[in-house]
Amino acid sequence: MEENKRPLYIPYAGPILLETSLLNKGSAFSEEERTAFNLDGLLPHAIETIEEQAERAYKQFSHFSSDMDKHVYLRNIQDTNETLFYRLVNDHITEMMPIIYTPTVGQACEQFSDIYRRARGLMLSYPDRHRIDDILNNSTRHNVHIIVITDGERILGLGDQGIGGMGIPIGKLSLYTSCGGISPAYTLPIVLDVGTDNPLRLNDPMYMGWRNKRISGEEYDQFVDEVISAIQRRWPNVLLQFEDFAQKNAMPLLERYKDKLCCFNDDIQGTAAVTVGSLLAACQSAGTELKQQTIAFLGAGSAGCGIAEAIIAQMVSEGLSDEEARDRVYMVDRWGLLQQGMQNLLPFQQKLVQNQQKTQSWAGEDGGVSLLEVINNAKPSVLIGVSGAPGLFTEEVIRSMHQHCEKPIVFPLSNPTSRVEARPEDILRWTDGQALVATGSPFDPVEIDDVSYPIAQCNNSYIFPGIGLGVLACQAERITDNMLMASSRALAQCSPLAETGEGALLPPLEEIQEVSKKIAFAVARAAMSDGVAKMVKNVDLKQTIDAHFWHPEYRNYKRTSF
Ligand SMILES: O=C([O-])CC(=O)C(=O)O
Ligand SMILES: [Mg+2]
Repeated sequence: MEENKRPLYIPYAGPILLETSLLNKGSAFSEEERTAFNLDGLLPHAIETIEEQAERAYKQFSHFSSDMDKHVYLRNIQDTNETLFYRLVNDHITEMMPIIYTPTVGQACEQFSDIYRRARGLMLSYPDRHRIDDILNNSTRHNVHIIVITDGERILGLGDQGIGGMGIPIGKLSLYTSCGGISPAYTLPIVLDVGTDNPLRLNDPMYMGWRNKRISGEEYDQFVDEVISAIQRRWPNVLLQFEDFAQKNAMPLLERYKDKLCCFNDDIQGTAAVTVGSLLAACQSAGTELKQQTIAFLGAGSAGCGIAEAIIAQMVSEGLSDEEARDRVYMVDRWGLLQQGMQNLLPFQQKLVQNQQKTQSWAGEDGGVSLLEVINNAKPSVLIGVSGAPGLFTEEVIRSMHQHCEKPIVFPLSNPTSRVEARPEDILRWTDGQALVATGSPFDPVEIDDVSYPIAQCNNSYIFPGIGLGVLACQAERITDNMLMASSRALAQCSPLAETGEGALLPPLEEIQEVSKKIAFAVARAAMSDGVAKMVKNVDLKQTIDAHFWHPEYRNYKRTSF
């Protein structure tokens, strides 16, 4: 806060200052500033406060009826006046998060070229591969601490969106700022434009990306390598978040870079951390432990397997052996239950197969074991959906689960809303209100017989802003498994249901900044005990986190001498 009160010395004036989104204050420039920065006559007479500006902006926002129009409107404010944008979003976080983030951001990626207005972030296209250093040098942000990078190949559950994938890094970084207090000046979204295999994009005359099939194999690996080396040269201490890469690349990229730089994959590790945190809260509220649960997954991709491994690690920390923990986790994908001897499993899937001796009598006529057969035989107490395929938690699946388990925990996590495995109201109806439901996209509370059931949004947005804040506060050089586990436990401690026995499984979004600070604290402590933090031990960590937390308030400007 103190930081915010000091004047800022800036070298721009006139229209350029009004066009610089990080510095623009619009009608809030004071009389002295208008004179000092040659703004007289460029702005309406009235000098407004940020509250007055936010009131007008909210009225304009409210006049739009479609979520896409609202998204375009907010993005425009973000591109012209970032301070006002974050003030507005922070004041209306529950209403606006679904507009700047999931689910609307999915549509914004699909329609990226139709709604395009202004440049934001960096677009690194394959034909420019020999000029990556120059391009990074063109960034309008110089002091970058957090980058979210995607190649647009697996955008939420919507598949390949090519350059349109840029909507995701922009949206994620908006949450780093509004939920995690990271100054927008420190953030940079990057899209790797390596072509697209989506015919809808390739054949769209409006498409703004490199109109080419995706590159792959060695060409792709080499390109990513060149980009990451250039990022390391330009910003050696940056936190790099991999986002929405296709399965074939997500895990290999993480494996390749996790010990070389400060990075994580949000879809694998962020989703895992929020899911484990939510499960810990659910167990705590029921007076049990995670190690007592039996868990079935629909979706055995890198996200599902990432969550499964984090659950296993937690069960082991609660006292199970690795083998006992793995025995309790059932991974089902489109070919059925992952079992020993199955062909074509990826390395991370092989570690999660079930023993065939146990499961051979469960098999259906085709020899495979379906989700329903897993439900009826393994009798799971937890069901997690990360399949990207809507509707697969059928009435029969949920009712069968409920037959074996009085209070099932059901998390249909696929995003956006159109991809959800089952709608919360259906799950609650099929289980007579007994299920504990959390989803990846936001859902309104479900009303059944005058009882209101809040639906927690088990989305990585509860985790990554706090991780970023913690990493910056303690100057972490790596992201370790202990840091991720610490984030899950810190989140569970913020659960109203776990702490009080009633209310929602996860805290309301209005409290997300406080939640992020608690997560940041736990993450930084874990980084320090793992020896990956540069911060010296006797510095007050809470104070450092508070000092790093950026608030959307205008600062006083003074002119530098040129
Ligand atoms: O962005 C979200 O809402 C969650 C996420 O990372 C994904 O689905 O890829
Ligand atoms: Mg993602």
